Amino acid sequence: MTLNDVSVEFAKNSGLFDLFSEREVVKAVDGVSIEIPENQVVVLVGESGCGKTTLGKTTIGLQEPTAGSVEYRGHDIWAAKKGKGEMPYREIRRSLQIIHQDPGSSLNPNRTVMASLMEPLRRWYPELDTQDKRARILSMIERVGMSPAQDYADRYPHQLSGGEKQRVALVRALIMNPELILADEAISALDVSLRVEMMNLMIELQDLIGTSYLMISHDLSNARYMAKKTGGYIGIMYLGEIVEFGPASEVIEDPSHPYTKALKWATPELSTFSESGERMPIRSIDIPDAVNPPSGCRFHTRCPKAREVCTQEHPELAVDPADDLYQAACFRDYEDHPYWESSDITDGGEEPMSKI
Ligand SMILES: Nc1ncnc2c1ncn2[C@@H]1O[C@H](COP(=O)(O)OP(=O)(O)OP(=O)(O)O)[C@@H](O)[C@H]1O
Repeated sequence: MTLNDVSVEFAKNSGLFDLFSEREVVKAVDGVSIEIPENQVVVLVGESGCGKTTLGKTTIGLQEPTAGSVEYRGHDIWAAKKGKGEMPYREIRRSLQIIHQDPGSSLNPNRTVMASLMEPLRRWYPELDTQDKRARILSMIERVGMSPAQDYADRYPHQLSGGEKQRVALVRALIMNPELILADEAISALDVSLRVEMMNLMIELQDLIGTSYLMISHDLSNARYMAKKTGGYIGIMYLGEIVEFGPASEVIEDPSHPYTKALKWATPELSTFSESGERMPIRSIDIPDAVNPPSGCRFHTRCPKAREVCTQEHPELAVDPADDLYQAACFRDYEDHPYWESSDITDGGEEPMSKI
């Protein structure tokens, strides 16, 4: 999957005032270009409202970009959806699947697990006979550790635990033989002890099916687990942009962007900051309004390293895995940049931790 300079805007509903004023626009995603290689894992991380879900939905064709293009194997998926491409949209749709945060939402409460899983197979693989479909479903149920499979297949959703429902949601996505699965906070609702189990299962089945995952998480330690174990990538999002992208070893062990450092600091399992006398690597905990994002670098209002130039110029992300290049969208990643001559705007840098 390839995203070329993708932006998604939403008109913000401000009620009665809409009649009298111009509608405000939220740029939920702003100029994102990424590549999700085949059989690979990319995890998007960022604070609430930074655009992770919008970017995820845009990647799998559930949200139309307002600018830029999304390509599946070189085919523009929106051209295909509108019947203008060479590849039938049906094939693209089947190849791009989703697992929601709430597994219950993809299961009909009045149908057994088997009936719920039969439905998509009937729709997308009509050539398979009923016996083949049943066999395929039962073998996948077994594979996700729900045994005896027939017993689970005959159950209704209310007879399953949260973890089991999420496994069924994973089976539902995997039986389609997809190229990419969007896992949007798919493990957040599970008990901590079950999260690692679910991630391990996803990884194991990835090898079996040969699918890619675009995983969305607000938790940097889960992102690290998934990306490190699979040799995948982490993308850090801030106010609609990806500000850092690379393998877990680059992004988590040795972050470049001040925002990634702040996220790491805020993640207890990863934080290497000591309690005493340390200053927190962020100037403000308030997220700016997405309707009127700050000029220049969007993080400059919170960045402890911000200088005058950051308020005026917009830093670009530079990524080229083929060249092992992962430059964050931060002027500090460039040795030779006017940033280094620019004046400090932070009044001495970070806030003391005691002020949080
Ligand atoms: N359908 C919509 N209509 C209007 N605004 C929207 C719509 N969907 C998302 N937004 C806005 O776009 C921005 C990004 O939202 P999005 O849900 O993609 O963020 P997120 O990072 O996934 O957040 P969270 O982690 O809370 O789910 C937010 O400001 C949100 O209010």
